[in-house]
Amino acid sequence: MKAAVIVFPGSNRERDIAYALELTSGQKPALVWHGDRDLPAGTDLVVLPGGFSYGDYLRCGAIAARATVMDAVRAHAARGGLVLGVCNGFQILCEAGLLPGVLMRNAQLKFIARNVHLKVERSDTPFTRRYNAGAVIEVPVAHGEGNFIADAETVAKLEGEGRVVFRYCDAAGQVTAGANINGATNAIAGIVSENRRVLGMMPHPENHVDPAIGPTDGRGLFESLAEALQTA
Ligand SMILES: NC(=O)CC[C@H](N)C(=O)O
Repeated sequence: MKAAVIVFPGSNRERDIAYALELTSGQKPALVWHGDRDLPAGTDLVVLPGGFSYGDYLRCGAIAARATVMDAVRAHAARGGLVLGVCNGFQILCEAGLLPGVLMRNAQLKFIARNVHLKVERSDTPFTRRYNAGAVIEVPVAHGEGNFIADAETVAKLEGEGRVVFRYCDAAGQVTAGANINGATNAIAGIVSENRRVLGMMPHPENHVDPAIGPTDGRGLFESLAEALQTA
């Protein structure tokens, strides 16, 4: 695996993601600055980490989506390269048009930082092949703008094409209104692009990977990627 983690001014999860990638693939990712024009040669996975890029001004991810490096990220995606966006990274992918929809302020207008349960809806993606479809995992969220919204036609297309990969649920895997922590449409927590090579998700799997620190439910995502890129 040759991963590149993009760092914007205000990113704060790049080291967590780099740690998770190295722990599961044995290979250290490159950290790439937002002003760079090119990705390191041979990059097969681009990761947009969480944080507060450009201070969350305008709307989370809106300025980062226009950063210099994003032309190279778009070109990588257009070639069918893998792209993972977590939290602020998901927001950036939507603002950049690499994923549909937008992340609006949480329904209760409050920042939410806590563990949540997610239902893994699809295991037929390079990001989730190590999970069983229907599995319930526990990972943290930490966001103020995680409320996924898209027009009805786009939501129907996402659902119809099986592109909703993660949904907020309760501990038993039930998708209830109470479990939908931020009011997202259809409790959507993560989606993939049409070719299933670009994944955006609000929760942070990178923070639940190391048994020395705590739970490891997020590990499957990084192991899936390592396997998809044939290094695990
Ligand atoms: N942890 C994050 O990436 C937070 C994303 C963004 N700053 C928000 O509050 O929604």
